[in-house]
Amino acid sequence: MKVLKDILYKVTINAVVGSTSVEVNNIEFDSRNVKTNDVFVAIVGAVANGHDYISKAVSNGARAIVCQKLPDDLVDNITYIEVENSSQALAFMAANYYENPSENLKLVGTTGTNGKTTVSSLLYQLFKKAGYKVGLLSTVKVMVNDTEYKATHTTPDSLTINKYLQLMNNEGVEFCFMEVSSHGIHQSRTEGLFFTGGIFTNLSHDHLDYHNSFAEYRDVKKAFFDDLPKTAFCLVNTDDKNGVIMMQNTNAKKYTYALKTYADYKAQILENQFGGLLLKLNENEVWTKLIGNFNAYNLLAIYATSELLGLDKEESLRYISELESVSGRFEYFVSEEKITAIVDYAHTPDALKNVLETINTIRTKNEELITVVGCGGDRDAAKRPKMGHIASALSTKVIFTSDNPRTENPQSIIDDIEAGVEAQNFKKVISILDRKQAIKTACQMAQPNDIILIAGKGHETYQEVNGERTDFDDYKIVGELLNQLQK
Ligand SMILES: CC(=O)N[C@H]1[C@@H](OP(=O)(O)OP(=O)(O)OC[C@H]2O[C@@H](n3ccc(=O)[nH]c3=O)[C@H](O)[C@@H]2O)O[C@H](CO)[C@@H](O)[C@@H]1O[C@H](C)C(=O)N[C@@H](C)C(=O)N[C@H](CCC(=O)O)C(=O)O
Ligand SMILES: Nc1ncnc2c1ncn2[C@@H]1O[C@H](COP(=O)(O)OP(=O)(O)OP(=O)(O)O)[C@@H](O)[C@H]1O
Ligand SMILES: N[C@H](CCC[C@H](N)C(=O)O)C(=O)O
Ligand SMILES: [Mg+2]
Repeated sequence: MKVLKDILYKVTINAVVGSTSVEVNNIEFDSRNVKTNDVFVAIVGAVANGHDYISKAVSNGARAIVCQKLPDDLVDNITYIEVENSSQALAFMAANYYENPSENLKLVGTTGTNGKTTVSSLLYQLFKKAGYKVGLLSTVKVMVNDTEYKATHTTPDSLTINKYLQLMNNEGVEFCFMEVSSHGIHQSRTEGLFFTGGIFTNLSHDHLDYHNSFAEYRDVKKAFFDDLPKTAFCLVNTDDKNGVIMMQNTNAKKYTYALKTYADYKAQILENQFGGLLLKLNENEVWTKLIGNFNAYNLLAIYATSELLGLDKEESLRYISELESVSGRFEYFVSEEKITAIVDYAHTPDALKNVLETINTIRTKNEELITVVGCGGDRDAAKRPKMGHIASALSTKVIFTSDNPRTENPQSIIDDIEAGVEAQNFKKVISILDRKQAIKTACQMAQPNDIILIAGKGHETYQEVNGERTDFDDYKIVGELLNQLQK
């Protein structure tokens, strides 16, 4: 039990009805989970409005209600707190409730359109290798040092974040690396957290269904850096023109990284092959198992972060050369038939372009590049024709297929993708609605030395149709269809 006023610390309160000295049990933002003596926070959401469920929360036993507008009918013995912004209030309350766990470890957030999972997961790996206890909050999984939990979001809600951070405190975790999504920033999921550092990877087209414009999407990302404390570091990729914008109003100490422009941390690609990358990071050469230009950026960000967090330079370089690729990010094997199968989470135009360009720089002309790709339903539809154009222009053959259609008609998603294919590329393209069938067809088409890229789902182990998830794992399926020889 906690005293209500203690967990309201830092919350901007407009009005109070009832006592704030009452004891409350848990904080809940979904009326369906409210139990006796809980405090219910009513949030105006994208689909529903939590204010419509205040009476339901009270009948389920809520002792206190936090809301942006007091209800007309107030119930005796219930404390009502009217706040400026419920999502923000929830975030501060969550931090207070779990005793500000972000202050007891070094928390580093990574934001950007692509590379958040890669950077956060590689930092987790690197600091583990350096002998620290480490935490990770990512799209793929949550790690409390060695204990794994299932991830539901890229950036979980503020209660869940603080709950995991407290678990990390209990385990003696010293560093935590987390992904900070634009939805997360916009919904105040990361508010009230004490960050030691923030990293910006890049910005390109995504989520323009949720954010009204690219400028709004960019400014939401920027807000994360605006809110960093002056004790923190802010590390941005200045090869991306939005990098400078991210730093404009931050109080944090600014550091830059880049391959093409002048920066505090620089990298040069010396070799780029299927076997890995040979990089020059500042003045040091390092060989890594990771593949592709974009990973040069990710590795440079990791190198810079490890230095900013005080790791020994020589030690970091040694660990960087040992890092393993992240699940579903350019994961590949070569089959007995000498066909290379790559599974990658590229689900944005920019990511797809990067991964295809990387493959094209390391493949020879007489090998086919067969791409299997789709786009998610109930997500930004404007990226579909762009991905259709990129896939067909940069591959020798393309099979468009389904990727989590959710509540949309799978065929109309494919029609949207096909609309971006230019006339000269028509002959390269076929569409197969069933993703397994599409992968099977790619395997049948492939000759020795050809490359198959299966893009969009990466580590995901399901296909979501109409709210129902059935088992589906690109890597497993292609592994069963081809005779996997080596990884
Ligand atoms: C669009 C979106 O981001 N929605 C998130 C949001 O839900 P919402 O505001 O839409 O909720 P809502 O359904 O409108 O309900 C409003 C409020 O009424 C409450 N309610 C509702 C019904 C009821 O009976 N009683 C009740 O109290 C709800 O609990 C909620 O508090 O807040 C919820 C709690 O934090 C999230 O779980 C939910 O994520 C949904 C499931 C989702 O799919 N989000 C994706 C798009 C997302 O967040 N993705 C990003 C990654 C994007 C990237 O790749 O960069 C992520 O960080 O995961
Ligand atoms: N630094 C980068 N720049 C551009 N593309 C990248 C970069 N890093 C990874 N990618 C591409 O983007 C895909 C997604 O990478 P990753 O999962 O690390 O991004 P993310 O930002 O976590 O995505 P999400 O928004 O879904 O959480 C990868 O599979 C790869 O194709
Ligand atoms: N974090 C992204 C993941 C997209 C992955 C893709 N497989 C899809 O389902 O659209 C999103 O929720 O938009
Ligand atoms: Mg991610």
